[in-house]
Amino acid sequence: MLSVAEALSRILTYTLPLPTETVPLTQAVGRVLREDIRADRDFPPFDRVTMDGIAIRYEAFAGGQRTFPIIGTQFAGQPLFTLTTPDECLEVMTGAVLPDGTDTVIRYEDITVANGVATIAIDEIQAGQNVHRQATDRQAGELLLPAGTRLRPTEIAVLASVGKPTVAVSALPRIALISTGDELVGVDETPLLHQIRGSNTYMLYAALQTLGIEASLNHLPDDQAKMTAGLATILQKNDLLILSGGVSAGMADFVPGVMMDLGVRERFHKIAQRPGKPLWFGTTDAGKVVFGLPGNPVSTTMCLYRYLLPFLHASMGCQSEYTRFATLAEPVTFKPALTYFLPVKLISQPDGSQLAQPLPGSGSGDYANLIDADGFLELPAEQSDFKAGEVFLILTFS
Ligand SMILES: Nc1nc2c(c(=O)[nH]1)N[C@H]1C(S)=C(S)[C@@H](COP(=O)(O)OP(=O)(O)OC[C@H]3O[C@@H](n4cnc5c(N)ncnc54)[C@H](O)[C@@H]3O)O[C@H]1N2
Ligand code: MOO
Ligand SMILES: [Mg+2]
Repeated sequence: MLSVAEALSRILTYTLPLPTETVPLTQAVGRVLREDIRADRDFPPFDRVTMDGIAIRYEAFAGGQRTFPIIGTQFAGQPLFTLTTPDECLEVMTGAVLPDGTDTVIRYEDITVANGVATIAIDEIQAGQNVHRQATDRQAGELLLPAGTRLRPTEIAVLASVGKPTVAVSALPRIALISTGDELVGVDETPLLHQIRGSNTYMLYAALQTLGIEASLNHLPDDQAKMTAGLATILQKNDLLILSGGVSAGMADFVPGVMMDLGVRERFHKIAQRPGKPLWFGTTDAGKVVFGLPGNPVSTTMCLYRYLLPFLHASMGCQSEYTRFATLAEPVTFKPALTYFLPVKLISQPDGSQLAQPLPGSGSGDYANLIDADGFLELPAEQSDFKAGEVFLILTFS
């Protein structure tokens, strides 16, 4: 059976070729940049005052002068003033340009002002203090955000400051989420004894929203003909289909067969992992992609974080962020030759490490267990006894 790494690398050979589109900055969070962003000016663009107080020439202070007549005020947003006589000073406000002829700012807390004269009340000041010098952070023309950057609120601030009311990002794939199963009823319905409310597609929908994607929500019954007809239409209108359920060994697990009938070629079925073993993956000759996620909710969640999100990140042109580690808090034994994705709670330690407290729960149907969990610890297939203190990759829920 395919290993986790082999399965992912096979999936990543079928990434969606997404075009570039331009979106308003206010809608760009979560999206992936498709242009390089350079500094249009120095950061900061001028010597910026960082404290409210007075600006002087340090030379005068070094020469023993302590009282300075105030000849004016440099507010933030005012054009540059010039101090022509070094034995005088200007009041300056945080965010203002440092007046020409001055080089050092002293806080109001460290001076007294009487009759238009400032007296320095402290003995020590540093030349250049309380000034954020032009170009100390970044220089004009410097690359700030390379194409491929996923935009977080912090990057949105940078884009605003360099004058990008719109920004080129990866277009989003058209995605259909499809639950399957006759036991499922809607969120707004009251289930009978033998029924449950479907939850997987809502979980997936929420995960896609964090990438800016609005997927469609669909449901198909456990009926081969109806499933074939329904999926044929959905396949026409979408780039990516994400199904939940119907991929295992049951008499109503029609997904692999229906996909074959619709011309979707199986690229693999089943991975040596728990949960999520029956994951089905296929593509069409036209480049459409289908994930048949196992229906058990913990399996669906695990496959989302380990395969689906990396696939979407790669399609949009950015790196996945799966490089975090955590330390197993207690010994765990898992004999099968499968990668075990163990639900864990993360506990931050005073030394900065993260302890992963196992929360095995009652199997892949126990989605309530994930309420207490922060992610899955990935325990390798070739090992059976995992000791407390060993470090493993962690897939965190976000
Ligand atoms: N004989 C075997 N039986 C099973 C095997 C196997 O290898 N041999 N694999 C087991 C594993 S592992 C898993 S995982 C499940 C996968 O099942 P399916 O993908 O076929 O999914 P279903 O049978 O449709 O449903 C399984 C389970 O999940 C619930 N479900 C389905 N969809 C949703 C949804 N949208 N929201 C919430 N819950 C959902 C469904 O009610 C079932 O309880 O198969 C094992 N069996
Ligand atoms: O391996 Mo299945 O995904 O546990 O229930
Ligand atoms: Mg089944």
